[in-house]
Amino acid sequence: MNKKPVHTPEGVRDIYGKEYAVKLAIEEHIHGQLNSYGYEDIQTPTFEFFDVFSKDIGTTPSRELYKFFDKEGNTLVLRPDFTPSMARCAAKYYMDEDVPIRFCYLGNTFTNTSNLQGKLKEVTQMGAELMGDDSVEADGEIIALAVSSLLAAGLQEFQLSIGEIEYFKGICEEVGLDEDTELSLRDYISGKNIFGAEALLLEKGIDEKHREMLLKTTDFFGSAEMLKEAAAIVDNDRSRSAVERLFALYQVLCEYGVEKYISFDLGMLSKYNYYTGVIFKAYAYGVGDAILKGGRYDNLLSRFGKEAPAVGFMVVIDDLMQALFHQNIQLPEKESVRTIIYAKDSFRAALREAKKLRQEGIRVALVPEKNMQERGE
Ligand SMILES: N[C@@H](Cc1c[nH]c[nH+]1)C(=O)O
Repeated sequence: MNKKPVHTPEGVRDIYGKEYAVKLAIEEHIHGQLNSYGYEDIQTPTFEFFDVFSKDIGTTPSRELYKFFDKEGNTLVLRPDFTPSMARCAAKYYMDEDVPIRFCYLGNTFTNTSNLQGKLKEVTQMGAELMGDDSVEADGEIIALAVSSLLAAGLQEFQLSIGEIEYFKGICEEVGLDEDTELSLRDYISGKNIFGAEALLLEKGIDEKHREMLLKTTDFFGSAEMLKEAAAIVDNDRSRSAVERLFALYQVLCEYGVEKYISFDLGMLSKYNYYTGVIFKAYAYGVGDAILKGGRYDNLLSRFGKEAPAVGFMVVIDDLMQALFHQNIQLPEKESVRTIIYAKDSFRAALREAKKLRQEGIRVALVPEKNMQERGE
């Protein structure tokens, strides 16, 4: 006999009962923060045309996209990442807007990773994007909001690490690396694979001074003090102004009073190619991957026809839940559901009682007596 189809495919899961209640509570807390900073809710479709997530957009690689066709023969993609959709949406509906716009969103993203990686293929993300503001204060607002979102969810121990993609790019330019080598080097460095990075540079015939300069980027992590050292080893304006920007950002973050959660990491790079400036990731004890990611992407909107700088972040709610769980943090749960048991002839009275309690905000479920007897209660 065939087994009944109760299982889900690898990498997706059911969320129910108490766990789902906690998930909803976390979303509510973070959403409260995003709203309090003036971010407006926006909803985009779960699938879009392939072009929104194609290679030159710089998001998830094509092999990790869930692709399918509609009846007209268009290639569609389940969104792997909200940022390109937000950029598309801003370009479409806010084309003539010059004042900054603030969006926030909640939804699931899908990446077709290999089963061996043991990662979830569908996760829930909540995020915020600030578009039309290229200032360091905008970077600061987004990062401060990221910190306060994690705090609002109840997380206490976490670190938000900040990098600047231009620092690395400046050095690559100074050294004269071609684009392909730069991309491979980025992979090695972001994976902290120093041996791999060194082998690549040797193979490309990069001299010792420049090899050291490139590999040294991985040593630059820690407090704001370390930034001075990072500025001292480079000889190009691009990298130097990246460090200056980080200094200025640190001042803004001190104004927000969130500096205790902040550290810097100039070896931090992203697998997404659309970032153009500051990038950041938050890590918490109990979860290997970053629970929150973000950064500045000043050229992405122009791909959709609107010239506008932008910066944003998103939290992976599923990973945040895991961190809260490992840190033994209890979230306030909603009051449990009250049951009113009724016999056939007392249904009217039971319903009246339930209505009254529900109006008072009490959660009530009506249960027929017959079912209780079946359960032996
Ligand atoms: N979409 C990015 C995070 C982000 C939001 N805004 C800017 N960056 C990610 O999935 O990593």
